[in-house]
Amino acid sequence: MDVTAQAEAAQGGERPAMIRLTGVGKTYPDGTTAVHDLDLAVGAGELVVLVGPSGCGKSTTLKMINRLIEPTTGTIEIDGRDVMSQDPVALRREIGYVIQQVGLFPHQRVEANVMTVPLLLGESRATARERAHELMELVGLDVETYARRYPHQLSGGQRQRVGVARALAANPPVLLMDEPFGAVDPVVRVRLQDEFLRLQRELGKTVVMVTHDIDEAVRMGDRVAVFATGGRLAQLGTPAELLGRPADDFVADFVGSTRGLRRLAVTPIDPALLEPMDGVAAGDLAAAVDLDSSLEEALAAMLRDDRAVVGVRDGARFVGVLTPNGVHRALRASLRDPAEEPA
Ligand SMILES: Nc1ncnc2c1ncn2[C@@H]1O[C@H](COP(=O)(O)OP(=O)(O)OP(=O)(O)O)[C@@H](O)[C@H]1O
Repeated sequence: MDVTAQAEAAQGGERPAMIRLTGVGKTYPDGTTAVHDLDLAVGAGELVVLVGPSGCGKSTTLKMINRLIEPTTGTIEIDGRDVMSQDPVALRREIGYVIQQVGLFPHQRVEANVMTVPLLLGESRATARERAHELMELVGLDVETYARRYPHQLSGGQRQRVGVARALAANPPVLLMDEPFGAVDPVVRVRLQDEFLRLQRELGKTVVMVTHDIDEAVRMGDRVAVFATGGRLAQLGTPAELLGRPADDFVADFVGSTRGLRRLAVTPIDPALLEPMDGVAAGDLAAAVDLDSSLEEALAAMLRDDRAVVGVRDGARFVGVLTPNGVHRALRASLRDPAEEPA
């Protein structure tokens, strides 16, 4: 499979590439090839998730972007500039970095932890403090309650939030996140994922995130890169493409046998495929869902109300109905190549 062509096609020229890896490889001195001939372009404002089994080169890839690790082959550009030609310290100020163990300074209060980077950048203490408080609120940490606490006085989820706040403190255009939600229980994890997505809609950072959890990958990613052992990119695509059209047996196996179900969650309702309201009595409708809901939410509403039809609303107005058959058609249509559409 020609991954480069796939990457460029998926890029679609919609957004200029903010991060571009070309032919990037990393072989460690002991001969281990962690990453092999990787081409990957991440658009400005895009969130790309790197996912794959343990040891497939995800973290190595991330660390090559901010030069914590130097590639053995290929080039990495950020905003058109080769990272190898930049001062690593200056480069890392442009790139927020969030890691699983958070890496907070244990003897500094939350506020001081978040203020570190603005102070390094030469802000006054007052401005840095103000910025730290803004960021704490942004990630959902009450300043009154938490600013004066030390990291050990926080829950795992709260520590992760401080880590995200600190990474955002220099307002970097690029954010690298290595298993950012890995250290918390599944319920907190989903909440942090949702909150990060909300934040991302507001901030529009260019994000590369590493996880080994395919559910997290398809939930979070605009596109997902599946790595196979040996640092080989097995597939790069939208969550819907990955689940609906895995490139090979490895990817099919990795995304799991329930991928058919999971596609429902990543496929939006297609307004073009709704059926008209005519002839459907309001009493036959399951509770309506909004037009921007996923197929999963629509199907869940049908099953919950034990009806084979759900109303779809755009604001206060009903725009049509969806049936199980319509859900199936929408799933199929979501994978159709636009070039194959009848004129
Ligand atoms: N300093 C090193 N020297 C030799 N081999 C290394 C070194 N660092 C990592 N590796 C190897 O490179 C490969 C890729 O490691 P990497 O940490 O990038 O994987 P990963 O996909 O992030 O794994 P995980 O999900 O387990 O964190 C692994 O086989 C690992 O053992």
